[in-house]
Parts: sequence; C-alpha cells; structure tokens
Amino acid sequence: MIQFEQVSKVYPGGRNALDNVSFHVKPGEMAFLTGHSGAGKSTLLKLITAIERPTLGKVTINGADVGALKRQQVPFLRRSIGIIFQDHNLLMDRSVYDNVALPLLIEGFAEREIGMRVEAALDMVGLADKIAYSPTQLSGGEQQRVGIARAVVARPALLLADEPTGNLDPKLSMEILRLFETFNSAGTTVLIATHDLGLIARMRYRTLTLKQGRMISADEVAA
Ligand SMILES: Nc1ncnc2c1ncn2[C@@H]1O[C@H](COP(=O)(O)OP(=O)(O)OP(=O)(O)O)[C@@H](O)[C@H]1O
Repeated sequence: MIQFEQVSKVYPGGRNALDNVSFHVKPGEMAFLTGHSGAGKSTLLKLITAIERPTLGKVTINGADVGALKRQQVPFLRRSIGIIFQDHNLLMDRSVYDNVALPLLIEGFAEREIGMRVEAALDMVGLADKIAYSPTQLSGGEQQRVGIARAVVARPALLLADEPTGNLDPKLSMEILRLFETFNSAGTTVLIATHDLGLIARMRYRTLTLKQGRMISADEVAA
C-alpha cells in the first residue's frame, strides 16, 4: 500500500529532510511513525499525499508512482487517502454535518447518498446525535472524532493521521486509537505519526522510527 524505495527529500536551500528511506506498509496493516521534532515525519506524509515529490528514489502508493504523477492525476491519488490532522482543520462556522459531507460534495455525490454516508460515518465515531451541532459546541475529543468521520466518509483505502492525539489526554487518546483499530479491522490501512511513545508502547503495532531523516527502525512487532 505504501512503498518507499531509497527515498530522499531535499527542500530547496535545505538539508536532507529524508535520507535514503526504504520501507513497506502492507495493505490492511496498521503502523506508527515516530521520531523527534524535525526527524522528517511530516515530510514523509507529504510524500505519500503528493504534496511534495521525492528528490531521489520512488514512492508508490496504492500502486501509483507518486513522483511520476501528472498534476491532474493527483486528485485521484488523494481520493484513496483519508487524512487526520492534530488540529482537525474543521470549519467552525459550519455544522458537523457540513464538515463531514465536504469530501463527498467535492466528489459530486448525490445529496441522498451524502446524507446516508455522513450519518454512517458519524455513527461509527459515536457522534450521530451531534450531527446538527456546530464544532464550537463540541469538546476537543469530539472535534477530533468529527475530523476522523470526515477522513473516512469517502471510504479511503488508506488512513493517515498526523499527531491525531496531540491535544488530547491519555484516556481520549486511547479512545481515538481504538477508533483507528476499528477502521483497520474493516480493512483500511492505517499510518499514525506521533510523538507519543507511551501510547505506542501500549499498542502492539509496528513502529517506523525516523531520526534526522533516516529510518532507524521499521521492524515487525514480535507476536
Ligand atoms: N518546506 C520546507 N522547506 C525547507 N525545509 C523544510 C520544509 N519542511 C520541512 N523542512 C525541514 O525538513 C526537516 C524535517 O521536517 P519535518 O516537518 O518533516 O519533521 P517532523 O518530524 O514532522 O517534525 P515535527 O514533529 O516538529 O512536525 C526539518 O529540518 C525541517 O526544517
């Protein structure tokens, strides 16, 4: 699902943000991506979503060679990826419904189909009763779950999360991770970038570790 082959990324005027990185996340796998601030986690996620292109090496996502994609092909790649941000990037002047519906509106889905899918996604994250609320009326944990509903509403094959529990306490963080596990059990590939080593230690998933742009471990967790 995610394949990096000897990938390096050098930003203009910068040093190597990623240095000869190789790893493979298989379809249906759930894995963590970790490393200190500046280690290259965000850059790695940007290469997966074609926000950035590799300077050297090859990035293959869901069969597509990201470095070789034409501009007009990028939206097709992004359709297969759901992204969750630390600060959830919700539209605060729109309802929960509108926020979750957004990816489907962009896709041109019919209104009836949008309604059904938004309800199903909110149900999965336990917020069916908050559909008409404004995000401003929700707690931080609930806002994050709206962000997750929006990321999964188009049923992506791959779910990426960038510090999804950064602003949450340990109990809420665990709840969010349990949600990721639910989507993973249903077949979605999940990659979660996080600083939270405590959280990783409590879960038995593979951890990809970056240090100053190099992948220092990509081991399988022993069964
Ligand atoms: N657009 C850019 N232009 C130049 N250098 C950049 C750019 N984006 C990131 N970098 C540099 O690349 C390196 C890796 O940054 P990156 O944001 O990928 O790290 P990170 O592990 O996500 O850090 P954090 O956890 O703090 O978000 C850093 O040295 C950073 O300064």
